[in-house]
Amino acid sequence: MHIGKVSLLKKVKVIYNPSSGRQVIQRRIDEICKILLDNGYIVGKFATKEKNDAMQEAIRCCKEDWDIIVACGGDGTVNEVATGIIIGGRKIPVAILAAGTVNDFANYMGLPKGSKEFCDMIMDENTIDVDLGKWEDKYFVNVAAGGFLTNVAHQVPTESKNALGRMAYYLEGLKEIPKQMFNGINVKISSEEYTSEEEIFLFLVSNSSSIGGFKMLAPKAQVEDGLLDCIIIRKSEIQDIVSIFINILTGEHVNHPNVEYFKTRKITIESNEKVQVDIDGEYGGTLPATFEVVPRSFKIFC
Ligand SMILES: Nc1ncnc2c1ncn2[C@@H]1O[C@H](COP(=O)(O)OP(=O)(O)OP(=O)(O)O)[C@@H](O)[C@H]1O
Repeated sequence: MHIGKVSLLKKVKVIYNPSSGRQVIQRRIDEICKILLDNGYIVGKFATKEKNDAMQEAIRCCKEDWDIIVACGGDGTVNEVATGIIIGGRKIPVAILAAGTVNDFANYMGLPKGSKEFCDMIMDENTIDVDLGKWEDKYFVNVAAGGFLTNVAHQVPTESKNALGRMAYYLEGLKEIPKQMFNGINVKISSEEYTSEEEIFLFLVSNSSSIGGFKMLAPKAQVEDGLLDCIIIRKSEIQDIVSIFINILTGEHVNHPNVEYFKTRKITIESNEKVQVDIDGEYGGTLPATFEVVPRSFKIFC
């Protein structure tokens, strides 16, 4: 890991999604702002109201003289802040406070959640430059996915997430299993490392190893290797699918003959069918898609 130092950082903009996770973040944000103010930082707060607010605010931060952004929400909020910083064109370091329902990226990075530990992380000024994934003008910090159950994340209503947290995803997933269990997708996959035309069940193009709350889904993924980890699960008999899904818990699923696992800089996936693509838990569009890595383009505190 290459850890850098940032010096004389003083103006902090806290961008938070008040609807993310189970809406317990307001008090934590107040605590964090107080600690930062007590330590000489200038603090501004911005609450998002709807899609793209976090992105627009991050773009504004790049144009103004903000030194640090605190991104508080789930993977979707972190995604918007990262996208805004890329568009804004100034690599402002970001401190990620996980407050969403799943928070795959923050969990993978092992980022602190307690107010004091979180502020210590900012004041220690250790940062790391991580990769982002890109699809046309869209970016992802964690994962782009299509196929079996990948639509669940963007289908669960905010009210259910607030009431049930992660359980909302499990319930939606259970509802969808019988509908999707036998749906294969015919795709054409093109990359330097793997090319095929086949019927698949699911594809994942990932930056970190943690996807949908499963910590080992892309077991060899590293966020600073300049590569995206691809997992293709072919259409399989039910007993194979069960075996693959059981082994996801340990990362052994990638050794199953119906699973293809490789790293790449760029991959194109096409289909004649209408296949939705999920980007960091939000709806991103439909295939065809070319995903590529933008190495070390996002600076975060760690
Ligand atoms: N005030 C708001 N009320 C409702 N929805 C909002 C608000 N602000 C932002 N959003 C929506 O929430 C999305 C991001 O959600 P986020 O990922 O932060 O939380 P989550 O879905 O609870 O967490 P996770 O992605 O970890 O499951 C944004 O893309 C936007 O569409």
